[in-house]
Amino acid sequence: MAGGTWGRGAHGIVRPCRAPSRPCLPTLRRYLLDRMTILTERDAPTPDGINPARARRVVRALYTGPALTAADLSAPLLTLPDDAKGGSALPGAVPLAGIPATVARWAELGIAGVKAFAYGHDRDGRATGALAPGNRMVATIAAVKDIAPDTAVTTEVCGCSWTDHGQCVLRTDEGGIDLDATYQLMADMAVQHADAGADVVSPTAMLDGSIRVVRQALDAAGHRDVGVNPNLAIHTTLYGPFKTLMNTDPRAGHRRGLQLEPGRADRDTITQARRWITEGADSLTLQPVMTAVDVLVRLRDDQRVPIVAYSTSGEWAALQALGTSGMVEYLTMLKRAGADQVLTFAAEAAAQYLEAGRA
Ligand SMILES: NCc1[nH]cc(CCC(=O)O)c1CC(=O)O
Ligand SMILES: [Zn+2]
Repeated sequence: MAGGTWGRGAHGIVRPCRAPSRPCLPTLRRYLLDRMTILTERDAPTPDGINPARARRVVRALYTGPALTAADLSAPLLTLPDDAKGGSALPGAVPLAGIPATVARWAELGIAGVKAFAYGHDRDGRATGALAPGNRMVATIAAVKDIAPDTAVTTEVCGCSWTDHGQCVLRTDEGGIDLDATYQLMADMAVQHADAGADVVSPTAMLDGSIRVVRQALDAAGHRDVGVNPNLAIHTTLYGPFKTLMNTDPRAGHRRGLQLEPGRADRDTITQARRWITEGADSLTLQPVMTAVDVLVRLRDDQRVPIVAYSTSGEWAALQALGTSGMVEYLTMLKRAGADQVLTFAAEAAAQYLEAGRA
């Protein structure tokens, strides 16, 4: 440091810049920063390798972060046709008759909520079955509330289980999106679900403007206290097992125009989330999460509303190799990354594991 710029001498003494008796401002600033660093961080390993913040069990417990609990978990509930063959490909996929036993087990374990999906019937171009009185979704909501009134019920509001073409939206004769009809379908489904006892409705069609319409319809029907939780659905193959089981894969084409592009999801998810908050969303769901933890963290940074992280069917299939303990580590990571609630097909297995650990 020719000419004496800044820095500490061999014995930790401030070397002056120019005038030997008076250190210049940068010298002093650097010196003070150095001292502060020394006071707040260890800059070398301890000679014995012991970190007192971790060495004793009681101190580890003192400083631990929030642990995953069953109350952090929700389970997808997929109601299948009555004649569905046993041994379903996904946990929580049961015919109507299987709901009481399934949901009672989950409630007993402390699982906080279910997200209800129904295998569509009477599928046609207008999604007639979606609004049929007492349809499979209405029956599902009633069955859950009957056996477990304190289990939060979120319902999917989307056309794809109910249209014969498998698209989430209704179409015009020319094959475009019939916007008004789709808004009306989503609004009517939401009110129907709320009337049946749903606590939250979760539109999945990703149609701009639809969240405002759904919120207004719920308010007008006297359901001010029913939540609207739009999906932020990133295009992925990790919906595969769900789509196969529920027969919701579009017969032609894909959903790309209505889902978030993976390569842009870090930015577009934030834009979409902000729009939906403006339209009246009070919470959000992000799906999938295994391949979008970066998006989850960014969304958490940007938003203060509750965020549900939906670990989708393809994730569940892929993550089987982790075993339950590894799965619990994964779900814990999602909580740490910012999820207020984790929706997972592994909810029951994880809750059992957590309960066994407490005993
Ligand atoms: N809109 C329907 C819907 N709702 C949830 C999923 C995927 C859920 C899962 O994989 O667990 C899908 C599939 C899709 O739209 O492509
Ligand atoms: Zn859909």
